[in-house]
Amino acid sequence: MKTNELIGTVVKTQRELYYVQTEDELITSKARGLFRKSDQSPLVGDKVLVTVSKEDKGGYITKILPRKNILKRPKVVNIDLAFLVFSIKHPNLNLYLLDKNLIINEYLKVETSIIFTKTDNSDIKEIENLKKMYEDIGYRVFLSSIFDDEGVKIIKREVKNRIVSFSGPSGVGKTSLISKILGKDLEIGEISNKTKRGKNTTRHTELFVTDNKGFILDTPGFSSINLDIDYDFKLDSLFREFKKYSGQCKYNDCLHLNEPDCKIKENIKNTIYQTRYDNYKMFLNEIKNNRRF
Ligand SMILES: Nc1nc2c(ncn2[C@@H]2O[C@H](COP(=O)(O)OP(=O)(O)OP(=O)(O)O)[C@@H](O)[C@H]2O)c(=O)[nH]1
Ligand SMILES: [Zn+2]
Repeated sequence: MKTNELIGTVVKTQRELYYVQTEDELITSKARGLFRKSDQSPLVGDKVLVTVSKEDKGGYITKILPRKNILKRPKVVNIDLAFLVFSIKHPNLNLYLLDKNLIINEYLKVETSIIFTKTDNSDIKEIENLKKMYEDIGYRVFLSSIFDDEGVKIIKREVKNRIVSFSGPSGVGKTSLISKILGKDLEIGEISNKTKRGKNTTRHTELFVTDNKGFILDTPGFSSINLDIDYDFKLDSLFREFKKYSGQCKYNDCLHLNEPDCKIKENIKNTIYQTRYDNYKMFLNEIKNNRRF
């Protein structure tokens, strides 16, 4: 039997089957016995070596290449860029959720950018202020609207040759934007991974392949998210704009709450935005309350 070894990306898993996208084709593959233990089995996003039988076109995954990162919900690996997608109106912008997701991705060391959607129905001044705010903090910010092909094109460039996730609250326009990037309407069947919370349907995680060799992960909209960060972890290190004051407060272990001579508090409204500081305090409280004894 003639075989051929190729490298590819797992775009979908279904029971014992793995769909591997190689340079030229999608190969339906099985995994060798050595991956049988579930923590070692291939996951969506995995870069794998696949041996293809010339006869039946089926593949066998023989090796999983080292992973760059592992995300829990949905369980995917090797995310090169995470887009946090938020609208300003319909639904209204929730900076608490945006900041929380930014902080979690800093913790997981996942490169993250922001997309503000539905720019057609929002005040331009408000959009510009928000864009400036997050750019000042150190994030790249993209704007999009289903009526703005140029915005979609710029976002599509970011997807090229990378695995990119789109996540954000329900209804902000993730699927609409992804459809634009893919140049096709995503049918309900194709977005079965977007199972609404609380429903009992199986959730499929799937990467969509773009024509510029990128992979897109559409994720179910969220309304809340748990801050799974150790109590001992220095939360302030996850706030990019706080970092430049690192070690400058009077006390080394300053939590930037009521301590005297705190550089963070001194710089609120100067280089530290009030909403970011307020969210910092909320997150600090949440981490304390999550503490396991
Ligand atoms: N005005 C305006 N409406 C939009 C835009 N993008 C999406 N919408 C509308 O917003 C609604 C939600 O869009 P979806 O693309 O389904 O949003 P989603 O983020 O995928 O939502 P979930 O699947 O619940 O996570 C739909 O009615 C869209 O037509 C936009 O750029 N401008
Ligand atoms: Zn301080």
